[in-house]
Amino acid sequence: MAQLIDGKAVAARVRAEVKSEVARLQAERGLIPGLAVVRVGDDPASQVYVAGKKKAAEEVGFRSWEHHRDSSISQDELLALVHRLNEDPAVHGILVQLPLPRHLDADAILSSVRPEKDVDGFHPLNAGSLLLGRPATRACTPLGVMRLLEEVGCEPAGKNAVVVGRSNIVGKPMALMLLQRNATVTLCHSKSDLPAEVSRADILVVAVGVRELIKGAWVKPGAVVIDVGMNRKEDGKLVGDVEFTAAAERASFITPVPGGVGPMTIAMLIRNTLEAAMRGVTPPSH
Ligand SMILES: NC(=O)C1=CN([C@@H]2O[C@H](COP(=O)(O)OP(=O)(O)OC[C@H]3O[C@@H](n4cnc5c(N)ncnc54)[C@H](OP(=O)(O)O)[C@@H]3O)[C@@H](O)[C@H]2O)C=CC1
Ligand SMILES: Nc1nc(=O)c2c([nH]1)NC[C@@H]1CN(c3ccc(C(=O)N[C@@H](CCC(=O)O)C(=O)O)cc3)C=[N+]21
Repeated sequence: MAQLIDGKAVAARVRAEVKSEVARLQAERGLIPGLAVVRVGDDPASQVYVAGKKKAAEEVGFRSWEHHRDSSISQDELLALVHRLNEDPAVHGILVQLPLPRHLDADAILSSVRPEKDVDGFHPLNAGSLLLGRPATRACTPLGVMRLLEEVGCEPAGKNAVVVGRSNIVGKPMALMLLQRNATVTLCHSKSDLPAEVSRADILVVAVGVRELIKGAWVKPGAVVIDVGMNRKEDGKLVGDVEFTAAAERASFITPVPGGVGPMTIAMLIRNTLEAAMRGVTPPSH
């Protein structure tokens, strides 16, 4: 029977570390980290996540702002908002909540955030730096997963790590971070033979968004299973992408949903914002 990985508890510890750093920064340098979150439209899930981010930011002593805009906002208006936040010295981190309405060009918006303020790690410069193995802001969800692996003493070097899902925000950066730590990485997607690939995984990270896609019977005995998926059932409860009960019978460690990766994503966002504030911001080039 697997041991549960308590992401909620680890996340609380990360936030507590940040909170004491914030107190020190304020006392020594008079500096208060600031996080600006941009939310467009009325997606109920986004509303919940953004509220969670704001609450965490305030709890650790950051300044935080939520800029909520109607879904009818134009590309130019949204770019102008990001530009204003780019220029605002009180703002050290900017997060544009995804998904954006279809009429907006999300790539162009994410690319318009100053890389130094891109606490999501989604700017091409930060994403590219991960690919090249250079220091840069890393995407929060995979960063949180790496921290959870560390917490349970799971050393990726030499292990078979299988990542299911190849999105730019989770799957791809996850595969790169595991590769950087010398795992042998397989990145799966909708054309992969999942039962065959999953059954070889010593470390399995699943980020698809299909309820209980990964069957417990596919899990290699002793594997560490990280479930990033978040799917809402008809009764309103959240479930992951992994058949939890059956997988827990074979895994050595497994994350629950909720209470696993989700809280870590927010904790890493908070840490990325602290780091952005500590680095400071170079003045605009014009
Ligand atoms: N806990 C957290 O902090 C976070 C949770 N999430 C959750 O993680 C999940 C994934 O999110 P995100 O990465 O944005 O997802 P995307 O929708 O962007 O990508 C989904 C990926 O899953 C693959 N996929 C879809 N169906 C299958 C299938 N049947 N078999 C194998 N692969 C499949 C797709 O493959 P292909 O490329 O071939 O189409 C794609 O690569 C969602 O449930 C989301 O809510 C996301 C971010 C943070
Ligand atoms: N620019 C941007 N950055 C993101 O980081 C980003 C985003 N857009 N869009 C959506 C996804 C999703 N995401 C989550 C954050 C917290 C939880 C979380 O805290 N989950 C709780 C449960 C919350 C609940 O009960 O609904 C848990 O798993 O325990 C989940 C998912 C960040 N995302």
